[in-house]
Amino acid sequence: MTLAIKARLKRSDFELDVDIELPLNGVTSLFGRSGCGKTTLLRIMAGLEKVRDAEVRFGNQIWQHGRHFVPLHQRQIGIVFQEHSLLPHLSVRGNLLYGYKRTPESLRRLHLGEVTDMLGITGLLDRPTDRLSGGQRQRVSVGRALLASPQLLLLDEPLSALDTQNKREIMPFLSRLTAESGVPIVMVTHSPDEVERLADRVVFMEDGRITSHESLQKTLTRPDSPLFADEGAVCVLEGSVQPGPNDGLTRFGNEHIQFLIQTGLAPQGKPMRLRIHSNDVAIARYPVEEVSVMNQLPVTIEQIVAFRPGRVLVAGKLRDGQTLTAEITEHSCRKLGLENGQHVHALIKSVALLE
Ligand SMILES: Nc1ncnc2c1ncn2[C@@H]1O[C@H](COP(=O)(O)OP(=O)(O)OP(=O)(O)O)[C@@H](O)[C@H]1O
Repeated sequence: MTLAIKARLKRSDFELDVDIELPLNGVTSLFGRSGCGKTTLLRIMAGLEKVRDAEVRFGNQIWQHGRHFVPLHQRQIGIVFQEHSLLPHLSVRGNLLYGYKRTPESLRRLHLGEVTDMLGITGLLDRPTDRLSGGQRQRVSVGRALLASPQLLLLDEPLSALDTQNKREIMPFLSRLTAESGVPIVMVTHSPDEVERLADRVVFMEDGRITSHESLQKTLTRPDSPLFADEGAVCVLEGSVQPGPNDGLTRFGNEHIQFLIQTGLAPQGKPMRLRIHSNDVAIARYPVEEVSVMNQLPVTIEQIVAFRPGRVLVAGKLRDGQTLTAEITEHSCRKLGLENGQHVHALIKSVALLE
């Protein structure tokens, strides 16, 4: 199933020209600088922006083609904007059920109990919406959109109005959303952190054009990834917290790879992501003994590419097929004689669990 969009739009100081077909599973991020056209593209998907001669198809449904135009309320789309748009005179329950009641019974796929559980808002049902934190309000907004049983959920910078604490609170719920609800998500963001936590694929935009669209894993292995512009190269590994040793540590990973991380960061068993800054990873030709670094994993070098002046990015395949990248100096790379296909050991100085 795909979402295909072909559209050209001219404003006084802005031109949009896109032609893209996106697979629709998991989370797709639209990423780019302010003003590059992310919201405009999202609005075209929703039917909020009616662009002449645009074409929009969702699976085998034609939403726009020639004179044929399906309005938003018939597209079965849920939308959550930057600022919550809850109805102030209704309680949380009233807001959640607003779209649900208006959805024909035959189309209802998600119900109140499962959505409130999924978003951790069951205890808030009788609260008025002006007595919620920013993060709670956004969770209710997502819940309200989901309860209309959308076939697609569009999120327009849903976290950007939240402070760090509220962001941290809502992230784990968002990251479980597609897996638990089964609804594909397209999310506008200009935060690399949100992409790394939530996205399965990324659409990069620049000046009204799509410069590339690729899986998150692919973009994390190319040195010119726009995600690296501010914070440097990172890699993201999938796994879950496993039962582990005591002494303040827990295991993260799967049956093939294991990291030691601090205990108490996350519940066991839930799929999670681990973010590792590539300059926190060193490479050794042989296993290193008597070293303070806790995590040392064998990798097979897949690619060595120039990164910043004097530095290279070494991408290595872990035993489970995921890719770990190390940013090292060209000098070390030469000295160690690193080359593709070589089996080496990655020493990881620090990791962050993305909740
Ligand atoms: N209703 C409008 N009328 C005229 N110009 C608009 C309108 N909405 C947006 N624009 C302009 O169109 C361009 C693209 O805007 P858009 O909101 O799609 O960008 P964006 O990438 O979502 O930005 P941001 O990250 O700041 O939300 C910008 O130059 C903006 O100023």
